[in-house]
Amino acid sequence: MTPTARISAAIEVVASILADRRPAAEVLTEWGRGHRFAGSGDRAALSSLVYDTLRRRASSAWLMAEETPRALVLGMLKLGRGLDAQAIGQLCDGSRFAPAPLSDAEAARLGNATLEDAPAHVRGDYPEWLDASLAAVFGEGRAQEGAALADRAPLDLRVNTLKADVAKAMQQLDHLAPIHGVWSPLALRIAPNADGKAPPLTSEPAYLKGMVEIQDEGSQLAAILSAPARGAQVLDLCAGGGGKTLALAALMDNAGQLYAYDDDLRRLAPIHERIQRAGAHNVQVRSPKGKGRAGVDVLEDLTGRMDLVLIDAPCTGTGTWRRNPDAKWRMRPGALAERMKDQAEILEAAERFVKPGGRLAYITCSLLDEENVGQVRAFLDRHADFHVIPPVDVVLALGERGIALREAALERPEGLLLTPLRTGTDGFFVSIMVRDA
Ligand SMILES: C[S@@+](CC[C@H](N)C(=O)[O-])C[C@H]1O[C@@H](n2cnc3c(N)ncnc32)[C@H](O)[C@@H]1O
Repeated sequence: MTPTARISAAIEVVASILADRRPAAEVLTEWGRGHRFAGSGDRAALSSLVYDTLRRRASSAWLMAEETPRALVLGMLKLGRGLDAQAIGQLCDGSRFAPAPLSDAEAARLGNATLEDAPAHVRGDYPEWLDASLAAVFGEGRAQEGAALADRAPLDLRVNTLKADVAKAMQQLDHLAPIHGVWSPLALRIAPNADGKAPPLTSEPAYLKGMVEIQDEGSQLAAILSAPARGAQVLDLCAGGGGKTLALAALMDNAGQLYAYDDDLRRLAPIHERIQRAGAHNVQVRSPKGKGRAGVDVLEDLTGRMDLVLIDAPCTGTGTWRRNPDAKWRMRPGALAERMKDQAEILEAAERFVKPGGRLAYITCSLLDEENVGQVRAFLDRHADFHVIPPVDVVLALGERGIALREAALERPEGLLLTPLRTGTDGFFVSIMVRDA
């Protein structure tokens, strides 16, 4: 496919995503099936055009003064790809398979329009209904935070110290030119290619041997800041596919006991194979029986015994919009309300496991106070025997780098918020509470 044909295809795919409110991945797969002649390079280029358009949907619409699929793609070519009106005009030459030539109005917008007077939700490319919530957290900085969330994300790896050290993992992956993470001593970072695509890491021998895991540096930091001690009793209550579980097991150096639970059996399923690959021997998976919370209490014997309970709470995922650019436009206020209810319930369910003097780590990949400091405050109001460990002490788990992390992150009395703009990671909130001894 020519570059111009790819742009026509991107306009067609964006139209289908917006008209039918369908996930981008689904529409792109369907397009691939219907266009067998398109090679993998074409499909990668198309998917990056489409995702980049979704990243900058609001700002592109503002720039072009209309929200048609064509306007969104053209606006993105300027805002996301840095092409000028002339270069975009050359791509829209009206030839076979190319988009129609630019109208005078389009050429004028591409030449002269700016985002200077645009409201924050447009400059930050996020849904307008979230503006008040983001203003409460970031104030005037919300547009800049949103813009950083609209950028592409790198591929982050965590070196699994149960199988390798950083130097060895680096050496095994040197053909992918990994660089060290900024904060986590175990993080390696691989830049995406020009199409924003990461290399097929899961086929790499280093991955197959369990030497590295795919995990955003922010998620790695959340595990480190939870500071699971070697030999401790730890419950990972929302373990999902086991991203945090595996990081905790390695931090505990395979000593002590780590219990992994999730009330969704399907989400938990991949954890078994991942534990094997990682060589983690201190993990006991507790699968829900019956219907999750309402079924058999498979955690009963852990009551009052845990040194650390980690809640990686279900949340809106606003901190992961870089990886999920269409999710931000599909998110609805009802989803936020639902997640807040889940979070309060999980916090209530978790406290019974924390032994006197034990800790409760509350983590989300959300940026919103409603899901973060709001939940922590409400929990502390309900449970006078818990208090927050101040972030200044929490970051000690990271050694010297902790001081810089605290400066970079958004610090609240209840916890630390990492964001793409501040820490170059996905957005993560980490709060550590302790139960009176
Ligand atoms: C953010 S995800 C966890 C991701 C995982 N910890 C990781 O690092 O890969 C949140 C998880 O919470 C689970 N969950 C939701 N409600 C729950 C509940 N009441 N009890 C336990 N797990 C729950 C969901 O099934 C989901 O897997």
